[in-house]
Amino acid sequence: MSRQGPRPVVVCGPSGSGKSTLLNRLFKEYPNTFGFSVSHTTRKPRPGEEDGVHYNYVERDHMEAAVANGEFIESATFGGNIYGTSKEAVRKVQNAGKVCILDIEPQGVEQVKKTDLNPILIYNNPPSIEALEQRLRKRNTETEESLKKRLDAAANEIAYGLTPGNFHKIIHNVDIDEAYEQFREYIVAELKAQEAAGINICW
Ligand SMILES: Nc1ncnc2c1ncn2[C@@H]1O[C@H](COP(=O)(O)OP(=O)(O)OP(=O)(O)O)[C@@H](O)[C@H]1O
Repeated sequence: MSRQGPRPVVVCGPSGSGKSTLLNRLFKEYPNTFGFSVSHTTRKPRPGEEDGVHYNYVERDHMEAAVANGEFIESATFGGNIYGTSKEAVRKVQNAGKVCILDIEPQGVEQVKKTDLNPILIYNNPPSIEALEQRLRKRNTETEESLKKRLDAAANEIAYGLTPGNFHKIIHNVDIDEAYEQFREYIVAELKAQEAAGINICW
């Protein structure tokens, strides 16, 4: 039991719901506790990028075979290159004694549920689609096209997130300070329970 690493934490929610904001606060408050897995990609490394650090760089044939073999939690194609999160990459973070954070979409959540990673599943719920639009416009990171794509996807993501049984915890992210308090409290209580069961947590 004591050799087993901490359970990964899945954070899911539509674009603009505030996932990164919550996670950044959490990492700032607990700089030693959490980690991200290293993704795989078929794109070539850019100057300064290191294999196994920024990404695991792999050949397309290899990646396609691994995805077909069920080794990935999620994978997607952007600009002609495949990107994905492997189960092995998550285990590596776990073996290093860190809580692996997975910021993934509903499809990935369904995939991760089928693995033996036994994650803690948190859904970050926005007040409304209108609020998402306001936040994303204010963030100033999207084109009209990418904004529309994100908002179009949001209704399904919200329906999935609010379906009873899909998540262990729903955070109603209206006021960011209150949302963060709920988020932090829930995760810390979960980690304390694991610690009581003999799993080492790096506080
Ligand atoms: N509760 C909140 N109230 C108002 N604004 C918020 C709240 N939470 C986050 N924001 C703001 O909304 C914008 C979107 O938040 P954030 O980038 O954290 O979302 P995200 O879910 O990580 O989105 P993406 O999936 O696109 O990365 C940011 O500019 C952030 O400052």
